Amino acid sequence: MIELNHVTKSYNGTVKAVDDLQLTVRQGEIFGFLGPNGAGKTTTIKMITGIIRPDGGTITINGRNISTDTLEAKKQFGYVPDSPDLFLRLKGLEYLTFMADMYDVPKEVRKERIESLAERFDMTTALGDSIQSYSHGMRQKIVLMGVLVHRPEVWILDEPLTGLDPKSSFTLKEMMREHTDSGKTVFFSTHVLEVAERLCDRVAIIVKGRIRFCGTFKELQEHFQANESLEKIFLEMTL
Ligand SMILES: Nc1ncnc2c1ncn2[C@@H]1O[C@H](COP(=O)(O)OP(=O)(O)OP(=O)(O)O)[C@@H](O)[C@H]1O
Repeated sequence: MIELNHVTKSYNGTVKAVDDLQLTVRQGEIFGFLGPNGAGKTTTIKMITGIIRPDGGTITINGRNISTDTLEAKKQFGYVPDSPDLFLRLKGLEYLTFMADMYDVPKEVRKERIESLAERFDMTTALGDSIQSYSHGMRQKIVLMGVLVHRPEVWILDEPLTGLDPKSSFTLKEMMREHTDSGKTVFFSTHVLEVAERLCDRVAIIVKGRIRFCGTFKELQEHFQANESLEKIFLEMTL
């Protein structure tokens, strides 16, 4: 569960990138975070994950405050950034072992976890190669696997499907559903409305730092004129 209470952030003390944000992402749901370019999605995600500090307000993950109980809060989630920095000289397997070490994944289970993730993401043979030689999509997959290897309760994913091939994208969506079916939480940002519509239990739409809508797609449709396409609703909302 992720809770944001009156969260505000401005850069250079001028324009508010995030303005008085109230948001609750519940256990057992896939929650989509939508909004046009520059709306404040990445800023919000960076505050949730403790990379930047809000100017005001509080953020908790499974009840742990990211500002005051940082280490415990960080143990609750796994985060995949939109453009991750990677240890390019490491081989895929070395990177996953490093991540497993960082998060105290017991030695008895990590081999099986790595093998199973590699199989699901078609990365088994690539694990022996250096990350430098990976394509963009493969780099995304290794970051994702590095996060999933420690089995975090809350997944926070910034544009996770961009760059993945159809099979990997399908696998990730399937894994998101399995994760929430077991009562855990998935929070992700996306520009792809169709994906959000098909995948998310609820969404929030952020525009110029403020939440314009939060709820199910059915509620979104009811909120606006019935039968309007999601794309049209989104464009009208974000103008
Ligand atoms: N480091 C920074 N310094 C100054 N302004 C910033 C910084 N990072 C973001 N901003 C500004 O804050 C606002 C929100 O940006 P943010 O990256 O959070 O949006 P976003 O919704 O993730 O956009 P996109 O969909 O394009 O990734 C924008 O006006 C952006 O220019």
